[in-house]
Amino acid sequence: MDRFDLSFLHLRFLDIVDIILVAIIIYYLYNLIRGTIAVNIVLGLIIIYLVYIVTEQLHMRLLSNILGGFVSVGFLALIIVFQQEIRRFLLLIGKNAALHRNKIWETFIPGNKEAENINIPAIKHIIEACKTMQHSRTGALIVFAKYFDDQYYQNTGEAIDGFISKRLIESIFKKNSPLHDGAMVISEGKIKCASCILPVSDNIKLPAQYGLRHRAGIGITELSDAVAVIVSEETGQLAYAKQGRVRMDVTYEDLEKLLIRDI
Ligand SMILES: Nc1ncnc2c1ncn2[C@@H]1O[C@H](COP(=O)(O)OP(=O)(O)OP(=O)(O)O)[C@@H](O)[C@H]1O
Repeated sequence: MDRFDLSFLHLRFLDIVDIILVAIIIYYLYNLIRGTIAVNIVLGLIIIYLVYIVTEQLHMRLLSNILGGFVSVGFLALIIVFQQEIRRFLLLIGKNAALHRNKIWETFIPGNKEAENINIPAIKHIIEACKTMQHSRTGALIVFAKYFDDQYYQNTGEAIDGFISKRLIESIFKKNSPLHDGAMVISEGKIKCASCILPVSDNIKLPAQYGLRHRAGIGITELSDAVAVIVSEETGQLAYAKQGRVRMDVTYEDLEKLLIRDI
């Protein structure tokens, strides 16, 4: 039984909490980088670190000094290399901590139901516009952002700040409209801007047939808590992207439910 004596570990209750918290953080970080090129970077860093430890133990001074140089700036290098992932991680924490995301609290906030209802006529306009664009095979990329972030949107597009209407959406994406290229961003109940260039997803697991429109729609949902609706010019299919994942062939009924839930 001596073999199972773990008393030398001196584990306190707080140590167990500590380990669980670190495991949760690692799990969330892994979920954020899963399927992206960042996984290869992490593997590269782990390999460098392991080789460094081995060369240290074997007193291979030249190699261990070179690798030691990398390891000593490791933390700073990690922040620079993973700035997008760190940003996503912080957004995830902030998003989950935000009071308005907590469904239990929402039921106690007066006026919250009315806020939901304000969105419904806008959602109807969006769905009607998607129907027309789907039938006419007009490509479209509509992003719904909870927090309007200039860094991603306004800097690259045209500010509009207009009320959501079926005809406005259709005319923006009409093939010969000057604003049809790029994404339209809806936030705070308004069409904030159009023709925005979004960050394109570098997820290596995405099917090869996904072109730039789909990759841009997925990309913005990887980096922020926005959701995106994509109308394919090629197939007329509707797609819905959220948190870096995409759902293809979405029906109008599903789209309505998803938008009511997410925006
Ligand atoms: N970074 C970007 N941000 C926003 N929109 C983009 C971006 N890159 C490309 N687009 C839009 O995607 C269009 C090109 O779509 P592409 O054919 O490559 O995509 P797709 O995913 O195959 O979609 P489709 O099924 O509509 O062809 C461009 O005309 C432009 O409007």
